Formats: sequence, structure tokens, C-alpha cells
Amino acid sequence: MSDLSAPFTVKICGLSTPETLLAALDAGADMIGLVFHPRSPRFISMERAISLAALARGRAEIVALIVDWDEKQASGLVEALNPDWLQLHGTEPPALVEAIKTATGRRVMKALGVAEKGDLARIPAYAGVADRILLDAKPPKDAAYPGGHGRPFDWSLLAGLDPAFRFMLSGGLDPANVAEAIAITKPAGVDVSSGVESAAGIKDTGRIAEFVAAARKAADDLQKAGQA
Ligand SMILES: O=C(O)c1ccccc1NCC(=O)[C@H](O)[C@H](O)COP(=O)(O)O
Repeated sequence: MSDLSAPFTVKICGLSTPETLLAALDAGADMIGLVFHPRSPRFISMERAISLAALARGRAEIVALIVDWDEKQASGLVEALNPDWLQLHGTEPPALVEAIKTATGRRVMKALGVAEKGDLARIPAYAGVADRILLDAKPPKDAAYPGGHGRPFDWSLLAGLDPAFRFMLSGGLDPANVAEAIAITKPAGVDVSSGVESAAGIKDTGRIAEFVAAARKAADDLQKAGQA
């Protein structure tokens, strides 16, 4: 089981407007994700990211999501935006994760796609270099971008993980299923994008509030059960 006394993290990813960002902050999200992958429907310009980050700073941690960038590109982003975290959502090998962390001085979250048990074998190589591992669904084979497809994976695959391993869970989470996902996988946090949207890239303020409340309640219930 994850350390149940540590704070549970709720991240809303792919925010692109002040209204939806403020909805996430008002709902109590701990992390907000800004997507810098040009093929994503959630892509935002650096100019927009800076203005959204100004609203979030001090209220939630700012996560900049990049795909297969090198440490020089990542350093440029950090200089411009000053995010708290970098989320690496591509095929970055462990050495590149480490190089980006060293070059930028930022905490790094590495996303790993899960579709079958064998995918979990990659975790140890990253657990020593990344500050947080995000276990996400693998994208469809013909996908134009590698995350944010609203597809869950089989949560029971995580049953054999070391209970002390702290990870975040994503992939097809939504207000209706997040409690079950938390109860089954016992993550240290959850991350959502499509499940709080009305269409790809269009966040829904009501669904954001519902998701954060449902995740928070499920995490509280889990913590109480752990203390019983
Ligand atoms: O969200 C995107 O458009 C995206 C594009 C490229 C790489 C990663 C992307 N999203 C990653 C996320 O952090 C999502 O929150 C995660 O994959 C879960 O997405 P969803 O299943 O839609 O909730």
C-alpha cells in the first residue's frame, strides 16, 4: 500500500483557459497540467501558459507536460515558465529523465504506459531517477499523441506492486469511476484529462469539481480504512 499518511495528490491535466483553471483551483486540485505537445488538442502556447501559471502559482503546483524533449529544450521551458514539475510523457529513457532533472533542477514525473503485466517491468529503472511515476493507459496504436485518450487500463494489473511504491494513476478516470480506481490500486494520487471534458480539449468546470470531490472522498475513505 502507498504511504497513506502522505497527502493524496489530485492533478487536472490539459487546462487551457482561465475559467477552467480557476475551477480546478477552487475545487482544490493540487497540480495543474499544461500541455506543450503540438499535436495535442490541449496544446497551449508559452504566452498562454505563462498567464495561466500566474493564476495558479501558490495555489497548486504547475506541471509542464512535454514529449521527447532534450534537456536543452526543457531548460528553455523552465526559464520561460518556472514550473514546479516537468511531466515527461514520451519514450524518454532513464538517462534522459536524469539529465533533464539535473539540467533544470525541477521535479520530474515520468509517465509509463500500462497495457499488460510486462509493462510494469520498466518501473524500477525509472523509480530511482524520477520524483514520481505516473502509470497511465497506453495510447491507441494509431494515436497522433501519446496521452489523454480517456482509456482506462486493467487496474488489477497493479495488484502485485510493492505496497511501498508511491505512484500516480491516470487513464480514463472520471468522476464516476475514480473512487473504484483508488480503492483497487491505492495510488498516491490521480491525474485526469478527458474525463473532465465535454469534448477533446474542452474542459467542463462542473466535471472538474465532481472529479476532485470524488477523488478526495475516496482517498479519505482509504486512509480511514488503513487506520482502522
Ligand atoms: O492530454 C494530452 O493531450 C496529452 C498529449 C500528449 C501527451 C500526454 C497527454 N496527456 C497526458 C496526461 O497527463 C493525461 O492526463 C493522462 O494521459 C490521462 O488522460 P485521460 O485518460 O484523458 O484522463
